Amino acid sequence: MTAALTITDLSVNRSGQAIVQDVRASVPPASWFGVIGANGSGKTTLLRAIAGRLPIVRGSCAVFGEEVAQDRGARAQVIGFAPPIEHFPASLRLRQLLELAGDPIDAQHDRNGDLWDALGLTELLDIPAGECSSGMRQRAAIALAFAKPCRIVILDEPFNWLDPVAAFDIRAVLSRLVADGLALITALHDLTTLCGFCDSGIVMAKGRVSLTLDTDMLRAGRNDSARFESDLVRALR
Ligand SMILES: Nc1ncnc2c1ncn2[C@@H]1O[C@H](COP(=O)(O)OP(=O)(O)OP(=O)(O)O)[C@@H](O)[C@H]1O
Repeated sequence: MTAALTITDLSVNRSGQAIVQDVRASVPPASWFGVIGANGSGKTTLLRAIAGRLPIVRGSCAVFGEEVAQDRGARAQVIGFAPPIEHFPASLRLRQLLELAGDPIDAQHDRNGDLWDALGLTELLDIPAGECSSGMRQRAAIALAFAKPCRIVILDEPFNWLDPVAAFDIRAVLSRLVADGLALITALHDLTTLCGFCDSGIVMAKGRVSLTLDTDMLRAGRNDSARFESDLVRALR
């Protein structure tokens, strides 16, 4: 089966400095891929580069077999991405942000009904972004990643700022979308989601992959979470 995403020896610079180096990973369709790592280890930089928001300086990036490492526009076109909530234009209502990012609002609602319900999005649509709480903006950011139909979606720490009920419901919907074929890539700081929901992943340290997590390791983590946590914390130090 062709992977949804394959990155090989991928490197990304910020301000001329090497921030992400030689990362390799492969994400099959219908799977949830977790990226975990210390603060400042390069997770956001890696995800933004894959999503076409930053250039890739070296290495390969193939989306369903098509090489797009040197085509940021192509990556941004085919990969859904949740924008950072601190960059939302304050005066725009969430409805306007969603329409700027993708399909007409009714089409988005029809396509993403379960997700919108879990996000409680309908009640938020007419609120200007500048008047939203962080959690409300985070809900909109997740919806923005699904504003157009994409078979690969990247969410950077999607459960930050969400209340426990919203996080529970949204995780369940995301898991169903993955079962239906979505390749979902998320940066995470929470090990419960990592071993409870992800099929594979990587641990990053100082811009590099320090550990590759396969399905067996994550399944074992579900059965013995204390041991998984101590092994992972060792890899993260
Ligand atoms: N615009 C920039 N110019 C230079 N360095 C940057 C820039 N943005 C980020 N960095 C540096 O890149 C490194 C990786 O940052 P990044 O945001 O990718 O980390 P992260 O793993 O997502 O961290 P966190 O868990 O805190 O969100 C950090 O050392 C950071 O200071």
